[in-house]
Amino acid sequence: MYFVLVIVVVILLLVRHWTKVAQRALKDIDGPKAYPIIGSAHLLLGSEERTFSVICALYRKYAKIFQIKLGPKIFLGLSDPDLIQQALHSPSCQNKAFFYRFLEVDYGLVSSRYVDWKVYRKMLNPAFNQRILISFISIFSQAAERMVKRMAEGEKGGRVFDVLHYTTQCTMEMVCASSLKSDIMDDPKTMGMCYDFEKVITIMGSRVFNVLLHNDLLFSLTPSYWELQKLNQRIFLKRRAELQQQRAKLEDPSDDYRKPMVFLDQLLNMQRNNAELSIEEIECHIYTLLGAGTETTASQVAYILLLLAMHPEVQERVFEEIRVVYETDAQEITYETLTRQFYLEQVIKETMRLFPVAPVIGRETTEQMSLGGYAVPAGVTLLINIFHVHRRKDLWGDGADLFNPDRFDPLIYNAQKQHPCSFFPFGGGPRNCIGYRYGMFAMKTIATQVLRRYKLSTPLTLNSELRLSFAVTLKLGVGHMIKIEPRQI
Ligand code: HEM
Repeated sequence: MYFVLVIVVVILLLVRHWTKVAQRALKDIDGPKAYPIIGSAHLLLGSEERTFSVICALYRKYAKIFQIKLGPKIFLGLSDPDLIQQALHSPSCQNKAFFYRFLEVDYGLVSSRYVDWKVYRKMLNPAFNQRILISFISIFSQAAERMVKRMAEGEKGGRVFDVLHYTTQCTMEMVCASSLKSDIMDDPKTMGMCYDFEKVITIMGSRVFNVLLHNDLLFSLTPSYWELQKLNQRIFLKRRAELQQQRAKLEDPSDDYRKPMVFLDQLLNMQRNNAELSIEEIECHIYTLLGAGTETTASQVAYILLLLAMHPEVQERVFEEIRVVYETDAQEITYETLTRQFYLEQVIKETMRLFPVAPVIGRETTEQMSLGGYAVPAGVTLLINIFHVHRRKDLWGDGADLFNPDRFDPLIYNAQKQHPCSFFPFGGGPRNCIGYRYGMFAMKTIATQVLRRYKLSTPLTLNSELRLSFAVTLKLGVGHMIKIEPRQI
């Protein structure tokens, strides 16, 4: 007991010493007043919506960089594109911020340490090559078609409903089908799993800005911890059994070489130092893809549909483009048709500018680095607010808060001339989103299938109190409420 106490005291003294050293190094960086022990944690108390608006207000107040102390942790908020670019590319801060650890998949690309990540990313990059992605488009199209049918059955009364409910199941099917090739079509249990994933992500998100919950011991005393354990058991153990079955099937000598190269098959074929990946590593990668690919794409496409419902004139232009590209109602969605939908792509980009579903990303310095003239010590968490940068008036003009897809008209917008960190919904630097092209194809396919069948409307406007908040992804308190009315090409 005495020994444990000594260790705890030593750790506390070391943390205190490090905090003092870091504070001295960062003393010239402005930020809100910090009190002993809690720092500025009191500012972030309250609802998730309040926390999100306080954080955004801090980014607005301090133009380039600010520091905020939450308990013993020091965060640097970056809102200047030059500083962000430097941070995203510097080898001194390629480790993810400590809160990614709450995602609890150590080997997965999203949260793994830089040294491990380099090996995995090199191995996984080919899994997202153009040829493989093109082969997934029929999976996307079928899942979107099923979603549209479910909407027809579920929304007969012409009521206003949250479209995220439908897009979540749809993207879960897409990512499951392209990751595992398991037969999940119209399986009611899939929906249960979607909700489980959503809950896991919400619990993880609630830890990020709650200083008390950063400590694993304190977190393990909360009901959320026990709920997380139960959910993990439900999702992970069940999936492990399925993966093992899948693996057994793949070892069948009668295996068909024409099977599409879903992620699981590819992982099973990968070698590192002439050895296969362990089943735990494979699980982590698959869960990472499910976690990183479903919720992001589902909620991004829900924002796209909501914004189209809010802007009938934009919706008509997207529909007109669909009529030109697809001659009949039944014409298949293919890589060729999707790449001809230029205006839809502008709409998607503009939605991702206004409502980037990964609004804040984080890195941790692993050694001292120079950032904007400041010597930032190791162990500092850098918080990059994509949401804020995407709405900066100096970058996007006075109408930065307005929805204007023409902004991305290739005649006006030249990505080469823009600052690379003025628009970066898929992150930036080496640890950018590996699934960005997958996500773009999936979103285009879903939006096309929905608009081919329905006219969308909504009682919401961009001026409504949308109650935005941050729980890993960008949440909309009022829901993505739309109404559908059947139509034909
Ligand atoms: C609209 C859809 C999507 C958005 C907005 C999005 C956004 C992002 C962002 C911002 C990051 C960087 C995170 C960071 O810097 O910490 C990221 C990373 C990642 N995303 Fe996506 N993503 C989307 C879809 C997908 C899909 C469909 C997949 C997989 C099927 C995927 C897999 C990943 C993975 C594995 C990483 C970690 C990459 C690494 O560190 O090497 N994402 N995503």
